[in-house]
Amino acid sequence: MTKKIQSALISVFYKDGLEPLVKVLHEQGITIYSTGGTQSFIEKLGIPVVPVENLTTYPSILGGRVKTLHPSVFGGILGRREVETDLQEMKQYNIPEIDLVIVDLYPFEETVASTSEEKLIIEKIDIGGPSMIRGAAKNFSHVTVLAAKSDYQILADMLTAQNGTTTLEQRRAFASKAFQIVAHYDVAIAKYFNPEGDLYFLESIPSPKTMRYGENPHQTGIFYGDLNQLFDQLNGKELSYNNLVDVDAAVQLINDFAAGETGAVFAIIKHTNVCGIASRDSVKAAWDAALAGDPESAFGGVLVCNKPIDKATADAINEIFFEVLIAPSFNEDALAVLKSKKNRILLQQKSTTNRPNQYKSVLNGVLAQGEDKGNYLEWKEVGGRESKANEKSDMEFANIVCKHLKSNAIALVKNKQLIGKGCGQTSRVDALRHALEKARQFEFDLNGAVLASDAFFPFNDCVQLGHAAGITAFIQPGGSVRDKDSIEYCQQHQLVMVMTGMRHFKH
Ligand SMILES: NC(=O)c1ncn([C@@H]2O[C@H](COP(=O)(O)O)[C@@H](O)[C@H]2O)c1NC=O
Repeated sequence: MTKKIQSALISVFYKDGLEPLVKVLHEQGITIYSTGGTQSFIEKLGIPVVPVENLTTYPSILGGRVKTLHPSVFGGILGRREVETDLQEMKQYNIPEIDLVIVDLYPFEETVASTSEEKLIIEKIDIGGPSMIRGAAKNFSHVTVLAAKSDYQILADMLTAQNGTTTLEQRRAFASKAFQIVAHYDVAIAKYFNPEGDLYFLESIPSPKTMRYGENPHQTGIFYGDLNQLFDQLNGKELSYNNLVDVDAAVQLINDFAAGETGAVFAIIKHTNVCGIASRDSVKAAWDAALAGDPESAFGGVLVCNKPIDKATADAINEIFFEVLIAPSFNEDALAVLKSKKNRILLQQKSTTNRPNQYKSVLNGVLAQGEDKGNYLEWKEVGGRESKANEKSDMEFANIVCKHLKSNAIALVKNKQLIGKGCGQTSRVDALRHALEKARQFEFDLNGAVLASDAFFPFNDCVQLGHAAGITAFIQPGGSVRDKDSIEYCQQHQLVMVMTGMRHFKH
């Protein structure tokens, strides 16, 4: 049903962007009602406006907490134009019909982000605004509701093109959006009061991005998030679902090196696992060493570095096919080289702030957990001797790498270079066998290498196998009832063993 708009109630916090729409309303001969600040703004444009107080017969009271909350306003919004008794009551109580409601809510989220003063935050919980939006959206059969500034121009164009009318379909679409806006607003308020969300799963992330497909082409995919807050994309196609999953893994890994590592760290990620990583004095040397760790797996990977990419590194990387490269910055001449392939995704990382919680959908619900923060709780040397300086730094390095591999995971490191890894295995010994096989495949000398395990050793089989291959130091969380089997083995064979007290499963 097409409906000619004859009256509008406008109450907006931010007035910018409103002028062109108000002018169109005026041109269409629409009566405009408005609240204090909005009323002054419209008056300054030289457009006639009726103060909402004329309807309520009350001034704005309680510091603005009550200004539109009145039957004359809500009756005009909610009255069913096709219900005879509603019309009679509206006439009896002198309630004019309101055909269009335009509201921009108090900026609650913005206020929470800018202050911790609870009094100020509470005052930015809009009550009248959401009520008017909900009322108008409920009565979409007759009333048009606008709750997003981004829709001002859309409505202005619509009214101009349609001679001041909206269709039922258009009003329903505006109502649908309005309910989502109010829902988002309420989630933000509820999360402020209960950040842990222990009563309900509360998340509302606007601006969904529909992806070409999900993990596979026959699956749908949507990303709810805003990549622009984290990266500047300097080159390449749109990130795919799988790219995003790997970029997340890459960023989490490199963030863990932010505190301890002074050198350049380069990592290559495949299917969320790191297949090559090294720390060196120069970015180019770190890249060479990361790639050498497993040149076969590197193909098509996601690359991440903690330092700016220079030309020498760009020339070297240019040789291989990769999907994404993430770095804090790129030198001009390096960019010129890397941009030679138009699909290559280059991301300049501008923020390391990810969501504090991690979510996973399981069965008919969602699992939520906090970040896996920190790398070890303690550094307890319990082996046959103390670690040497190079063993210690390699163990620290290996422990972080292992944390970012799918369980069961084993990482073998020598001279701050990953030389073998086993991950996603159903047995820890298999993970180690796989790691040793990889190291041998690329002809690494395992003598003096260190081994990190993401979980404790229930038997001494891993230390035995590692020892036989030449490994001299082991780092693991400890905590097995049979810890002593592995400890005794290390003590008997003058091997280093460090217990961290911190397990890092990744399922
Ligand atoms: N309490 C009320 O009756 C009420 N009615 C409208 N508002 C809000 O007041 C703001 C506009 O106020 P003004 O036009 O005075 O600048 C809008 O953000 C609107 O959502 C209200 N404010 C808060 O609840």
